[in-house]
Amino acid sequence: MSASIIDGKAVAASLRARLAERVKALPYTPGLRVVRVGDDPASGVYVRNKDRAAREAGLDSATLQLPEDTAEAELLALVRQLNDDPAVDGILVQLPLPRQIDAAKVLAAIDPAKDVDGFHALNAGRLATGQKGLVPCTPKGVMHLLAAAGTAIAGARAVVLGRSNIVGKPMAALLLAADATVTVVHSRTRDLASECRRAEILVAAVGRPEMVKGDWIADGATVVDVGINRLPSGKLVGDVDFAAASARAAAITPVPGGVGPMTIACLLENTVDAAIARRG
Ligand SMILES: Nc1nc(=O)c2c([nH]1)NC[C@@H]1CN(c3ccc(C(=O)N[C@@H](CCC(=O)O)C(=O)O)cc3)C=[N+]21
Repeated sequence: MSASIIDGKAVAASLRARLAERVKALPYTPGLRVVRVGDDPASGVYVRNKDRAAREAGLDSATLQLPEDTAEAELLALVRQLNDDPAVDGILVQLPLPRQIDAAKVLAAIDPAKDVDGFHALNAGRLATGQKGLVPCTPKGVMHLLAAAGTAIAGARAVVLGRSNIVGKPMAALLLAADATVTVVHSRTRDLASECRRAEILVAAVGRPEMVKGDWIADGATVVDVGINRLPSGKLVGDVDFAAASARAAAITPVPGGVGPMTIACLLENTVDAAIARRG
């Protein structure tokens, strides 16, 4: 079998176009503020792509850049100021943060109604308990991609590789809410390969270049690769050996051009949803 490629760039573009229409119909302009402390390279491309996409969708978007040596108290004060600003609907603090700052404390300080990353414990708890709330952008984007690929989720065996708070855990919660049979596997799992081979839907989110080999993939599986890893050569690769996996999977996302663009489109979607929830 040769897999069909799930075009995240195209799915993201159509989601952004739908969002632009929703924004046009609003009597106000939803506001997004991204706070970046220092210049972690993982955040660079993301911040640039996101600002452009947000403006194209008609949002008022800006990145607030703080120096690497910013004190925790200063960042907390900025978050409170954004919480209190009625023109701001969405707040995103870029991770990772420098080590003098306790990220958990910063995430807890963000108004849950403006938490467009969905990382606040209140939104995580809502997702875990099936209540409405803001959902983390990357797993939300993966659900859009599965829908676009026509992958049946209810009753399917889904395996999530990775257990981070930002991807693995919310991914598992969303798949479970969509009635998949969900297994979460991780670095301490015995025989990762055979666990993955059971998956009809495999979501890889470990951040290790090409860790998932071709023979970890079941014939006919849908493979979603969340990893965005830059090799020393400068080449971007996912967590999955794409060429080998493509020979077995029915459908697979590429890197780049897969999940990454969806993360950005879902950030915009969360911002519009947050604005409408706050302002009507
Ligand atoms: N609070 C917070 N929320 C985040 O969502 C967050 C973060 N911090 N810190 C950094 C990571 C990284 N991230 C990316 C999102 C999209 C692409 C993306 O669009 N990638 C494109 C292009 C990549 C390229 O050309 O370099 C692609 O995969 O096709 C990349 C990286 C979000 N992050």
